[in-house]
Amino acid sequence: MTETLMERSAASTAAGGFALELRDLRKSFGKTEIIRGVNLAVSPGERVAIIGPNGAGKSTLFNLISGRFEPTSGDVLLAGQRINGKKPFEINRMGLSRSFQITNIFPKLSVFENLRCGVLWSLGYKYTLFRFLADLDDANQRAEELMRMIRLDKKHDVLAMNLTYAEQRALEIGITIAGGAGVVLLDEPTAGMSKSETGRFIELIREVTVGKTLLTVEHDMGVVFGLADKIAVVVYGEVLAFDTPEAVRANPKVQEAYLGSVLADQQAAGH
Ligand SMILES: Nc1ncnc2c1ncn2[C@@H]1O[C@H](COP(=O)(O)OP(=O)(O)OP(=O)(O)O)[C@@H](O)[C@H]1O
Repeated sequence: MTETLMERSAASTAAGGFALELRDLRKSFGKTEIIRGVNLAVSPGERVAIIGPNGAGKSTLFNLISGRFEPTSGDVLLAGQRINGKKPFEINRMGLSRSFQITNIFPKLSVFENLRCGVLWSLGYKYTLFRFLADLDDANQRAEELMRMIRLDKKHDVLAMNLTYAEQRALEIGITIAGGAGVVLLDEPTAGMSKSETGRFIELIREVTVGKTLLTVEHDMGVVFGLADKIAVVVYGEVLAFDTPEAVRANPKVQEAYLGSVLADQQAAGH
C-alpha cells in the first residue's frame, strides 16, 4: 500500500511539468457560458488561492477540475495527463483530492475510524477479507500519522459529531489528504471560523500540504495573503490575473474589478 501512495505522489509532481494545467477551459450551462476560456498552469508544490466576486465561476472551476462537471471544451491536465471526462473517484485515485464546504465526515465514527476510512477508500478498496487483513495494519498506521498531522491525536476515539467545528474541518482535511494525493483542492477551508481559529488553521494547512500542490477557493483575504504563493483572480469566468500576492495586490485591473472593494469591506469589518 505504501508503495501505491508514494507512486501517486511521484506521479503528481512529475519532474519538469505542471502539477495541474487548465487549457482554454470552457463551461456553459444552457446558452450561458460561465467559464470563458481559462488558462492556468500550477507548478508542483505551489499554493494557489482562487479569488473573485460571487458568481465569478470559482466553484464551477473546482467542479471542472475535480470531475464533477465535464468541460464544454478545453482540457484539464493532472501531471501532464488529460483528466477531463474521468469520474471524480478516478481523478482522486490519480492523485487529486478535494474537500467540500459541506463536511463529508461520518458523524458517528470516531476520528480514527474516519481517517482509516479515508485511507482505505482512496485505495479503491475492494472488500475482500484477504486484502482487507493485509492492508489493515498499513491503513491503521497511516490513520495514526494523519491524526497527529491534523493535531487530533488526543481525540482518537471521539466521535466526529462531538468535535468542535474547527476540529471537524481539520478532520475533513485529514480525510482529504488520506490517500496521499499530490494535488489538494480546498473549498473555503476556514469558512465559519473565528479569527484566532483561522490563524491556527492556516498554519495547519501549511504543515499538512508541505510538498503538495494546493488550490483553494477563498473569500477571506487574510487567509489568501497568509497562505498563497500565487493568486488567481477570476472575474466573470475569466482569469484576470495570476501572480504573486504582492503583484496581484498592486495590479490596477484587479483593484478596479475586485480587490479594492473587498479589501475596504474586510478592513471595515476588522478582518
Ligand atoms: N449547475 C449549474 N447550472 C446552471 N448554472 C450554474 C450551475 N452551477 C453554477 N451555475 C452558475 O454559474 C455561475 C458561477 O457560479 P459559481 O458557483 O461557480 O461561482 P462562484 O465564483 O463560486 O461564486 P461564490 O463565490 O458565490 O461561491 C453562477 O451564475 C451560477 O448561477
